[in-house]
Amino acid sequence: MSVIKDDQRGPIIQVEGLRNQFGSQIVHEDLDLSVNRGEIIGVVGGSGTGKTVLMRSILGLQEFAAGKISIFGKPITGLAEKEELEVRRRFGVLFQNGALFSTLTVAENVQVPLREFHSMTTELMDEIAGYKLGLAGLGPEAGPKYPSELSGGMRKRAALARALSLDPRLLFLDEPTAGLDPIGAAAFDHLILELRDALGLTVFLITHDLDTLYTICDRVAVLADRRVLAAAPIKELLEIDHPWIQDYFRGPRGRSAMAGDRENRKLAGT
Ligand SMILES: Nc1ncnc2c1ncn2[C@@H]1O[C@H](COP(=O)(O)OP(=O)(O)OP(=O)(O)O)[C@@H](O)[C@H]1O
Repeated sequence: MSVIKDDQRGPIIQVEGLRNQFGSQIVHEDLDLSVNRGEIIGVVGGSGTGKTVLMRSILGLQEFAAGKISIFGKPITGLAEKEELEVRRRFGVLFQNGALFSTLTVAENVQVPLREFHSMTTELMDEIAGYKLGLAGLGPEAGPKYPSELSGGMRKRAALARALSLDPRLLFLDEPTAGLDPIGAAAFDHLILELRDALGLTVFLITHDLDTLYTICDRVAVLADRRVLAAAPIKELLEIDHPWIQDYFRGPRGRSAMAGDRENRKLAGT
């Protein structure tokens, strides 16, 4: 029987009083964040504000100096091994550079988490890999290819297929549209939205892409001054009188994204 109950109410991720420090550099101080079940939450902030460190802390990859992080209502520190494995297999993670294994085919990459957590026949694994690649918008011809044989956009999709391999409830995406052209980025955004709706995912999404924030995020968490300054729909963030928020969302790129101009940039090919 599962030790993690997924039908409970309340936030799916709860971060309270988080402190992260490297030597004398304090990255997070008293940082709080709640992520609600089924939402797509965007995480933004200037370079070096600790977006990736926050994600790594939630994933249990980064030991933190103080605070408490709970996922599915369970604190992530001090879990018994069985519980920790069960929490981990409910995450799907797409790291910033995709992080596919270059010596494995795309299908084998998708099968890596399956091999880690399950024992199943090769036929079944091939079937699952094909299905997950399909979910990520790749055809069966992608399976036998090596990552180096794919375009940047296809590599992102392959990495997404791998992140989906264990049927996660919670998907973490670090800069998923970085390096994609505007058409590829818009298509990827659309895919995330579709998958959230079809699979009932909760999505934690680090991005600098204002179009993504406007198009698919239910709320946006702003990291500044070592904490989450606010986590709210963009319309509410626009009311906050903080220089970074005002510059970011009301600057030229913010205004363009607000007007839905990605379509125009797509047409112009920029
Ligand atoms: N393992 C580490 N050792 C020392 N310092 C680190 C380590 N990991 C992160 N940092 C520092 O913590 C700060 C936050 O890093 P992080 O990668 O989370 O920033 P970010 O907000 O994701 O930035 P970007 O938008 O540029 O990707 C940076 O100053 C970084 O140098």
